[in-house]
Amino acid sequence: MSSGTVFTLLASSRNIRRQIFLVGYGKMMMNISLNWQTVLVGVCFGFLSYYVIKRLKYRLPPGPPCVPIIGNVQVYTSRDPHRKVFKMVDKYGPVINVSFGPVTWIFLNTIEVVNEAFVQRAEDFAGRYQITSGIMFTDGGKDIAFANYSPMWRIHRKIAAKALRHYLHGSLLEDMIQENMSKFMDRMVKETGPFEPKQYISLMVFHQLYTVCFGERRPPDDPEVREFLEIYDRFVVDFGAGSLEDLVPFLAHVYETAKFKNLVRMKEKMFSFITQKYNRHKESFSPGINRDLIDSLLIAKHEAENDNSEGEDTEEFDDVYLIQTVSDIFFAGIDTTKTIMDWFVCFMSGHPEVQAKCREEIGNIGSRQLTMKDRHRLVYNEACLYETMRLAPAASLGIPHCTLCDTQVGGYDIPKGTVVLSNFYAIHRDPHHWKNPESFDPSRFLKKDGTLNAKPDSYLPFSAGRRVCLGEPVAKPELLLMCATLLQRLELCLPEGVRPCYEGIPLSFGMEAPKSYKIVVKDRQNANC
Ligand code: HEM
Repeated sequence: MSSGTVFTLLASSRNIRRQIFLVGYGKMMMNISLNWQTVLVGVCFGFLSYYVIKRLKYRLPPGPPCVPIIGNVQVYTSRDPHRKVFKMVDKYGPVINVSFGPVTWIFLNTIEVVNEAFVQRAEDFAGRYQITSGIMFTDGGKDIAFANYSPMWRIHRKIAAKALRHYLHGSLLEDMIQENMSKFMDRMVKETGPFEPKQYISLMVFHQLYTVCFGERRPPDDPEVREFLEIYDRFVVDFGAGSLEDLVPFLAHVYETAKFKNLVRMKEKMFSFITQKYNRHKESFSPGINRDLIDSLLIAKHEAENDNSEGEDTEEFDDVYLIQTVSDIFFAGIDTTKTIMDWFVCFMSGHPEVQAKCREEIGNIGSRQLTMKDRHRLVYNEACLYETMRLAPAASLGIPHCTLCDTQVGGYDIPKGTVVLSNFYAIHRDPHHWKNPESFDPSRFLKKDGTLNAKPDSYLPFSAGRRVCLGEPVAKPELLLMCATLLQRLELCLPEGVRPCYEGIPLSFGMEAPKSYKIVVKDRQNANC
């Protein structure tokens, strides 16, 4: 209530006692409103002092001008911050400071500064920025991707890496790829006109990871898989958009927004599903038999417990950690793999001459099922995959890191607790390292002797250092086999008269898929089409 309202009330009142009451009440209200104003001014002053002291104490990287507290709204509310920041590199250099509200975010835009931070000063930059919805989703940081750097995280990551190695050993993955892809390619060849390949790719990848994790092979329309996929898709969109609780963390303890409550409900549904599968595996587990990734995890955990030569404390490592790993693999694997496949099909249908070269290479192997052992004979196919990941990194900004101590990069100070992102979109287009960076040219990944140049200078689709993608050793051969298996059977063409388009649409923070496009396919297995 404002003081004006109180005076109006006073003037119209005939009752003196009531007047006295109102004066008292008005004063009290004025005091309250004054207190709120004081608090507000105090908070603003606090932030400003913090802002000024930080500027004076540290030599922070440059960045676009911003309003204190509010920050660079045009960057953090945009759906393509990787592009926006890339455009700033000429003006501000490779290390750019962008304010997300009152929080400082540092973008690293060249391979040189990313290597300095993530590899040379690996431990300083190995933390993760903690947000409320992330903490909720990971049962308080019991996963790998969002957990902060800690001894428990190290054990967790080591066991998961071992499990992936167990999984890659043998022919589990290649058999499953062939079986799974055939189901969906059989459907694609039945399309009589131009169609969007997105839906098929999405189902293909989801079923693939479903089988990787749970060992179950399900028909394409299986209702259980569909239900899980629907919840997953809704969760990814809502989680990616962020919630108020992430901006104002204490809110989650006082009052939960409807959006956050819904996120919690979806998380519980997904986790009760994964937990059920996990428990069934545990009941039927036998260390000598490896049916899928859950078995691989159980084997790796047993080994870690039996052979604890480094004296690590594995006692607190309970089932929740392993269930969280399964969830990590699902979440980290699906959208990245799906997006890369989508771009691969988009580039291949727009470049028939490149596609023909891939098919020629596959043809030299024959029409039998492709296996991991064929990798060295699929060099041109792999170069196409690498070029796809260069132009369209599945996670252009990776997952935000957080500094664990005061440190430096590119000659600037980076205070403890700063959010740091590597901009792979910028690194993969750096004109100092890439000629005609915007053109699709797989030959840039081939050496003079025709072998694959797997580690070019400015190329990091899986990041580097302590938090490098855990799935890289699986994702690369898996994607190669998936893409080559697709081209072995299908010729991917644009509908007649349609020109290629390689424009992206932002999905979530730093992620882009190709704009909606249609293709027609020719079945090479039954070459009568
Ligand atoms: C084309 C496919 C993929 C790409 C391009 C990709 C890329 C990335 C990137 C850029 C990061 C962030 C690294 C950082 O914070 O510096 C990451 C993290 C991660 N990825 Fe992948 N990824 C892919 C597939 C996969 C798959 C299939 C799995 C699971 C088997 C996986 C599991 C993870 C995990 C667990 C992390 C978190 C690592 C940590 O924080 O220690 N990724 N990935």
